[in-house]
Amino acid sequence: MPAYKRILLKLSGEALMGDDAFGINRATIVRMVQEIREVTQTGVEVAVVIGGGNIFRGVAGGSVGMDRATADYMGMLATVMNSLALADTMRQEGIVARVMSAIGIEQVVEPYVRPKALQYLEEGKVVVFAAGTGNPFFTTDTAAALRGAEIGAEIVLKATKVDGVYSADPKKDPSATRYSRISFDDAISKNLQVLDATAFALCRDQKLPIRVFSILKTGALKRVVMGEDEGTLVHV
Ligand SMILES: Nc1ncnc2c1ncn2[C@@H]1O[C@H](COP(=O)(O)OP(=O)(O)OP(=O)(O)O)[C@@H](O)[C@H]1O
Ligand SMILES: O=c1ccn([C@@H]2O[C@H](COP(=O)(O)O)[C@@H](O)[C@H]2O)c(=O)[nH]1
Repeated sequence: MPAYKRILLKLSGEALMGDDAFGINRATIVRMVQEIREVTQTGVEVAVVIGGGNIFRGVAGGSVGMDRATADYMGMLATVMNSLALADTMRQEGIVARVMSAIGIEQVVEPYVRPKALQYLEEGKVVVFAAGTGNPFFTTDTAAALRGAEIGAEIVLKATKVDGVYSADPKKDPSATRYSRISFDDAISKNLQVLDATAFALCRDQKLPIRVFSILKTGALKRVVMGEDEGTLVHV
């Protein structure tokens, strides 16, 4: 029996690159979608937010002199591209998906309308929320927290390149140790950068737990959905 009825899955944009230098690696996106399909087959309602780090990050644009808000809009458009690729791969793998954008771009995808998103979820469709929150100076982690709260998800699952929350960035500090559980207050006070502070604070205030786990580990998503102890649980 799955542990949840409805989940918000935050997929790493960067992980989509696979072993490539940027962009979308075909084998990687197919593997991710197949893992999502296994979860939908358990009857869990799945909404997805995907990042844009494989294509563009606003902070990177801002750091080379671009207007930060303009750079952030480019980042949000990058997430639209990833969302389209994800939904198309879902179609090929037999999943019915709908992309909803926080930025008006109606010739390409439909706009985000909360009741419509809820209807799709109830119908068993996977909903992919594109363009983050629609606002610059935010991230797709915050979009995941926001949409997760809006749709009444029971948990936000952050599928990323590391297998949990560590005492420091494990990519920079090999002596960092992994928590199996950590409270929001501790994660925020220790300034752990695995998610941005806005996302942590929003989930804490809405009492919406987050589980951080590795998208690179085969079967991890299904294990998390089945309530197994995978990665790190961030709790109130
Ligand atoms: N304390 C920490 N514990 C775990 N990971 C950390 C920590 N501090 C920093 N990180 C880094 O955070 C990264 C995950 O967050 P990040 O938002 O950069 O990526 P993502 O969400 O996977 O990608 P994208 O933004 O493209 O969706 C990890 O790859 C890890 O290197
Ligand atoms: O609500 C949002 C979400 C994202 N952005 C911009 O997009 C990029 C890519 O998102 P990641 O979460 O970093 O993968 C982000 O760096 C921002 O520039 C945004 O402005 N608002």
